[in-house]
Amino acid sequence: MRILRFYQINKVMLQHGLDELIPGKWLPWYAKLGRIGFFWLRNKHPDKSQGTRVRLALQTLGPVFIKFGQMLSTRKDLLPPEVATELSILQDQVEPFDPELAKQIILQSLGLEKLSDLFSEFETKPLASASIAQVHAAKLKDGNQDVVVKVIRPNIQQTIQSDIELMRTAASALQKLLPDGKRLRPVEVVKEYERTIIDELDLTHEAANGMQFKRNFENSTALYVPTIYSDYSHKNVMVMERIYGTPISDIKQLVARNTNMKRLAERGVEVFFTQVFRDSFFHADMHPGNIFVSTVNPNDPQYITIDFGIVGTLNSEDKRYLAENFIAFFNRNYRKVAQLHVDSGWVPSDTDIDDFEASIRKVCEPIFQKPLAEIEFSNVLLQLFNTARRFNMVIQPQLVLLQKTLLYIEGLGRQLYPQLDLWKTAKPFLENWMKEQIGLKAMYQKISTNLPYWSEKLPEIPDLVYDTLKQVKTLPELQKLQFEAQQEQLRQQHTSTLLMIMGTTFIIIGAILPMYQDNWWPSGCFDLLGLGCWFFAFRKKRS
Ligand SMILES: Nc1ncnc2c1ncn2[C@@H]1O[C@H](COP(=O)(O)OP(=O)(O)OP(=O)(O)O)[C@@H](O)[C@H]1O
Repeated sequence: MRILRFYQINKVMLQHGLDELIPGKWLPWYAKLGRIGFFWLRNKHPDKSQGTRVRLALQTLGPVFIKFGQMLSTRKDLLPPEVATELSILQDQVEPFDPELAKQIILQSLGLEKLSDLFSEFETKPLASASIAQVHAAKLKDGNQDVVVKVIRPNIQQTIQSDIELMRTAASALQKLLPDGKRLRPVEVVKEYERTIIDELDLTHEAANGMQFKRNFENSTALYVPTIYSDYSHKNVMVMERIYGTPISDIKQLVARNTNMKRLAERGVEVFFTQVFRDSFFHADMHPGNIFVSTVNPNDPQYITIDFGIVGTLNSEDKRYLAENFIAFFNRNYRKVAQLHVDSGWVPSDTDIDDFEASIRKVCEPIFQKPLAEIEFSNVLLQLFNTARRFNMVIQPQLVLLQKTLLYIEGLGRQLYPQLDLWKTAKPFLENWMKEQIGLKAMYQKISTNLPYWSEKLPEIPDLVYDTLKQVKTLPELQKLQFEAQQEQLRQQHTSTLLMIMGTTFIIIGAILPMYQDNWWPSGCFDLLGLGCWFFAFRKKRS
């Protein structure tokens, strides 16, 4: 089976001329010979660009590869821009699977006898068919609420596992074959993909994330999160409120509805920074297929988001350093940026700060030659990460997720409102947040958060103080005892070494004596003495 799949993958890649992407001089003789061996598999799309051929090949190979392409499209640090842009076209136009199968999965997962036990209506024709799941519209019997039912593709787990296995083999071959293999880190990329996709296969994760977002944005005018019906959620099935918004990519429709595009673009940035800095919990799969705009109030537009399979979290130190980094960065204080990287432990503590600062300046100064409104925030972050990587920055998965999300948000914002000044929108937010983290207000907040903990520990303090004082009183005595024990140990070791030397000398004498005289007993005595010394030496050593 695996051989067959391997052949199929090879066939699709060769028929899309992907082998031509690797310069001939990099390929060893056996790879070239193998290519000639498959002479009947010719590039069928010689007229198409590299990027288009990669996209078409991934599309032909199915959901697992489509999702991989979507992920790769955000890795502009690894791919040529043309290929990355082409891959970002990969949306969720995937062949639907048999709706009867979907119904069976729903019945089985939710323990129903028939669909009408839960739904008053169920649309057999899928509403959408994505890489991992298929979505059916329905109406709940109880309350008549419009919902969608998301069903994981059957057998996708096995397909993913075996395809990833093949991807891993191909990645490690590429890493060895390509001269640039180390920098491209294909093995690491596949690993990252595996982690993300495996998480997405369990809809209970998504349901829990969705509910957390709903709580975080309860009553928000900026973002609406549909209700998840946790009672009807399972590993393979999830039921959620159906939303009716305008897809964010449908700019014509948004304009026709007189949507305030400037407000919409700025809101996107605000929502993102709120998720990152206020909640430490951000939606990390912000591709346009997952974002909609409510049709209710076009002048004060509200976002609607779905698909909570991938989320990112940041701890308070990461947030603090990130905010300080952004601020230092836009003040062009590269020294501070370098220092922050060291302080946060993102780069090793022995990093040459002068050298690091100079490298950051070299990549970032050209970016700042542009007017502030034209600077790509995500590009700034990307350049920073790439520079830091050369200084052995340990890859921080949460920061990579953040950078990718920012890339989406920024791209989207600029599409909606090309004059969007991301920094102007984000700066007050970051500065406010920083103010809240330091100063009197922050101190008061920290104290009030920790107060219950401290009050719980307070009664233990007198005992702790008493015990500590008691220990301090007996400390000199203890130290004296320790010192004496160490001295005794040293003495024992010296005696043991001396006895070993004496024992060895006696045995040598015992061995030499028979050469000069006929009596055996003097040499026997020396041997015995020697063995005795060794015996006592070992005993001393072990005591
Ligand atoms: N609550 C909803 N209301 C209306 N339509 C929805 C809803 N949830 C999902 N859809 C439709 O189904 C499509 C696929 O859903 P979703 O993005 O959750 O699936 P997925 O398999 O996780 O996709 P992806 O490949 O983006 O990870 C969406 O693009 C949207 O068109």
